[in-house]
Amino acid sequence: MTDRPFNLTVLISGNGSNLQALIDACASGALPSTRITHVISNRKAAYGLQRAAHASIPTTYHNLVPYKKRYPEDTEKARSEYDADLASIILDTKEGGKQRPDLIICAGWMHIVTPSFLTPISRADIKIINLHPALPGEFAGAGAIERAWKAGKEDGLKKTGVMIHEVIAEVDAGEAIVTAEVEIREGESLEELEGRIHGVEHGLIVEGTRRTLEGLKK
Ligand SMILES: Nc1nc2c(c(=O)[nH]1)N[C@@H](CN(C=O)c1ccc(C(=O)N[C@@H](CCC(=O)O)C(=O)O)cc1)CN2
Ligand SMILES: NCC(=O)N[C@@H]1O[C@H](COP(=O)([O-])[O-])[C@@H](O)[C@H]1O
Repeated sequence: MTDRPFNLTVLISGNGSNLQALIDACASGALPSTRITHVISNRKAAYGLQRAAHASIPTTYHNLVPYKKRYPEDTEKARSEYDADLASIILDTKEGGKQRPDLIICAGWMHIVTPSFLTPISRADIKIINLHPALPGEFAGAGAIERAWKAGKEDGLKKTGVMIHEVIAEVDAGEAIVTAEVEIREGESLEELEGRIHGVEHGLIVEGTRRTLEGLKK
């Protein structure tokens, strides 16, 4: 086993506060001998791209629109081609300085990946993990926090949570690596719940990454 640092590729779609938590963790040593070598967004306006640039991390904006234009009648084909190219972007080390990742982290990556992405990445023996603001088996998919908040208001749900899980074809169904429960407080606003959940996320994404990398060492 070489002593080189672990390389992370982080996929984002928005603000990038979880990406920032990872950037800070690499800098502070909370993630020892680990560096983020590539940040990829599916949205051009994602502030996370600016966070990466500020940290001198190479970035890529991978846009789905040209694929939808190429296959206007075939959404499945468009997504499949997009996903295959996403895998190539991640695995391509020809461009100067690009490193193959040891781990891919979906940190607010709002795109469901298909086997066109999962298969080449699996063949390269690279694990993919995802941050999801819900507990295993609950509120899979987008809008999880709002759905939990509504369940609290309408059905008396007392808790929700956050998990870091392995990414498989079935959305948010991969094995949980680490979870944390978050109380739903009576009468609180959605924004208040979101704020508490985001705070938990920032710690859990670092812990989930640490545990996953620890497993790679053995
Ligand atoms: N195959 C998988 N892909 C992804 C997983 C996964 O477990 N398996 N996790 C997600 C992250 N995610 C929740 O954690 C999630 C993100 C996005 C969506 C979704 O419905 N996306 C829509 C587009 C929504 C939008 O653009 O706003 C879509 O892809 O059509 C569901 C779950 C990452 N991907
Ligand atoms: N299904 C995945 C999902 O909903 N992820 C959500 O995206 C946000 C990204 O925030 P960030 O861009 O500030 O890290 C996170 O808060 C997380 O709850």
